[in-house]
Amino acid sequence: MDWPESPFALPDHASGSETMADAAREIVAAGRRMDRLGFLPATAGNLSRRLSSDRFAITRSGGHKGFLTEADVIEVGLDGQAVRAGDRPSAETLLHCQIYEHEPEAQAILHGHSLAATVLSRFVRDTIVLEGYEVQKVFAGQTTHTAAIRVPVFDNDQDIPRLARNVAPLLNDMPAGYVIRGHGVYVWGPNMKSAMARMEGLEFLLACTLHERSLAR
Ligand SMILES: CSC[C@@H](O)[C@@H](O)C(=O)COP(=O)(O)O
Ligand SMILES: [Zn+2]
Repeated sequence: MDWPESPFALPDHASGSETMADAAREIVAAGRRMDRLGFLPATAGNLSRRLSSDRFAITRSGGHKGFLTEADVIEVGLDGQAVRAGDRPSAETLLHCQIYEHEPEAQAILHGHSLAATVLSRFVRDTIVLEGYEVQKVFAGQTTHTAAIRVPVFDNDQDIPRLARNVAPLLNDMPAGYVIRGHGVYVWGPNMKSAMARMEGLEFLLACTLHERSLAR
C-alpha cells in the first residue's frame, strides 16, 4: 500500500481493534511518507500502531524506515516484549509503551529525526514555544494562531527507561507531542492519519521557528 495522494484520504480506523496486517500496511505507508518529507535519515525513527488494549505493532530495530515491508513490523505487548521469540523491536519501544499506557486514545505513534527538531532543540532549555502560526490549529483543541503551544524538550539519553521517567510527569500536557534534544520528535493520534497530521504540523512549525531564529541573528 502506498500513502494516498492525501493522508486525509486514509480510512479512519479509530478503534483499538486493528488487525496486524492493516497495522503493518499503515506503518509501511507512513514510513514512506515520513521518509519523503525528510524525517527518517539513515536508520532513524520508529512507528507503531495499537492493535488492542495490550498489544501494538511496531517497527523492528534498525533498517531504513522509508523502505519498510510488512515483515519489518512486529507485534509487542505493552511491556515492550516481542510476542514472537527472536523478534527485536525498536530500541525505543518503551517510549511507545508509555504513550499507549498513558493515553488510551492513542492509536498510532510516530517518531522522526528531522533537521529542524534536531537542531532547534539544541538551542533551547526545556521548552519550544510555537506561537503566531495558523498551522497550530492542526493540534486538537487549538482554535487560533495567537495561542502559545508549549512543546517540552527532554535531554537525550541512551538509557530509555530513564528517558521515559523524565517524560512521565509532563505527559498530561502535550498538545503537540514532545522533542528529545538533538534527536527528534514523538507524536501520536487517535488514528494513523491524525498522528501524521500532527507530525507534519509540528515539523512545519519547528522548521518555521528555526528559520525565524536564523533570520533574527
Ligand atoms: C540512526 S540511530 C537512531 C536510533 O538510535 C534511534 O534513535 C531511532 O530512532 C531508531 O532506532 P530503532 O531501534 O531502529 O527504532
Ligand atoms: Zn530516534
